[in-house]
Amino acid sequence: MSLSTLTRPSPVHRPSDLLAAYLTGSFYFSSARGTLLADGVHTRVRAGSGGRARAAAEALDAAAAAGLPDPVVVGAAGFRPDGAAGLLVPAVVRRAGAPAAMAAHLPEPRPGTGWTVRPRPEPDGYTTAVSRALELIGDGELRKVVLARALELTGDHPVAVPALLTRLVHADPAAHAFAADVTAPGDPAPRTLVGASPELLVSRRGALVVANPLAGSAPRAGDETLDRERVARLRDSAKDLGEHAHTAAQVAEVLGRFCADLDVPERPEVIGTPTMWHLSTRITGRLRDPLDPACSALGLAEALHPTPAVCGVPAPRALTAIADLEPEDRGYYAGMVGWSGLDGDGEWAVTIRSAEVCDRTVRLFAGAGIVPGSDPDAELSETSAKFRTLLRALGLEHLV
Ligand SMILES: C=C(O[C@H]1C=CC=C(C(=O)O)[C@@H]1O)C(=O)O
Repeated sequence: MSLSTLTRPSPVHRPSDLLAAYLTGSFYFSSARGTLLADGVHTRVRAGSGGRARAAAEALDAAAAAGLPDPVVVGAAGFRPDGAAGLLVPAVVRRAGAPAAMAAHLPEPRPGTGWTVRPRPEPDGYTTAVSRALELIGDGELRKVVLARALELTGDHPVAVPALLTRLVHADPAAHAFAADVTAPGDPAPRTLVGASPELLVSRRGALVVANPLAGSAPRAGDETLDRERVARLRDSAKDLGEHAHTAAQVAEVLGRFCADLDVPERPEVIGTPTMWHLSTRITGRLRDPLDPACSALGLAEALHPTPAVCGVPAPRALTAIADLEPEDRGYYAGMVGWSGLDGDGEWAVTIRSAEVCDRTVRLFAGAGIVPGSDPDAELSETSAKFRTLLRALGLEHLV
C-alpha cells in the first residue's frame, strides 16, 4: 500500500460552516486571510508578557512531537503588559477561507428590552478625563494618550454569544472577528471576549509581515454626501494626521528591528467599517531571520503591543495616565487576539470593537486618541460611535 493511500485527506470546510459550528468555549478567528475554529485543550501556554512567544514555541514543538497535527497557539492577551492572557494549543483546529459577504438573511436582533446600562465613567467623567489628559500633554509629559470608557450592560437573560458573533461577521465579513474564552477564576459563568476589529496588529506568512495601524477617526454618517465630506475632512485633518503619525511611526520602528526591507507608505489612506472611517497605514516587511522564535507572529505581536493606537507616547507615561484616568480596568479590551502556528506564521488583531460577555452581562469599551487639538465632547462622540459595532449586533444601537 502506498503512503498516499494511508494519508487521511484533510476535510474541506466552508467559512459559514465553521461560524455555525462555533459554540461558547470554542476559539473563533476570521479575517480576509481565512477562518479558524479551534476546540478543546491540548496544552495551556502559561507565561508572562515578553515570554509568551518562547513559551508558545515550546508548547508547539511539544505538541508536534506528541503527534498533534497542525499545532497552533490561539487565544487573547489583555491590554496591560502584566495583565491576563489566555493562550493555548487546542486539541482540534478547523480552517476555511475568508468569510464572504453572506447572502443568508439574519433576523434582526430582538430589540433590547430589560437592559440596564451603566456607563463607566459617566459621560462628563470621560470629558473631564480628556481635559486632564490635555493638561498632561500641555505640560509636556505626554504627546498622545488613548482614553477609553466602558458600558456595562445587564440583560434579563444570558447573552447568546454564537448569535452575537454571527451578527458581527455578517455585518463586516472583512473585519477581524473573534470569540475567545477568557473565563477567570471566580466568574459565575463562561466569559467570552467577542468582537469585530478593523485593526491588524500583525500578520506573518513565511518571511512576509504586514501590520495595519489605525488612528484618527470619524463616525460614518450613512449618507453618501455627508460621508464623502467626512472622509475628505479626515484625510486633511492636521489633528488626526498627527494622531496617526505617532502610531504608524512606532509600528514601523518596531518592525524595522526584525525586517530587512520595510515599506511604509508616506501618507495614510482612509478605510471604512460599517460604523467608522479611519486613517490607515498598511506597512509591509520581509523578516531577516524567520526562524527566530522572536519573529513568530506572536513574537512580533508581543513586541508591538501596546501600540499608540490603544496606549500612547511615550508608552510608560501613557500607561500610568490610563491607570490614573480610567476608572475601569480594560481587561482584554485593547489587547491582542489571534493565532500562531508551528512555522511561526499567524495573525493577531488589536482587540478593539470588542466586549466581554459573561452570562447576562456585556462589558464593552471604546477609546479615542487624545493629542493637542482634541476636543473632549468630540472624543466622547467618537467613543459613542465606536460602541455601535457591538451595540448594533446586540440590537441596542438606540443606547448611543
Ligand atoms: C481605541 C480604539 O480605536 C483605535 C483604533 C482606530 C482609531 C482610533 C482613534 O482614532 O482614536 C484608536 O486609536 C477603539 O476603537 O476603542
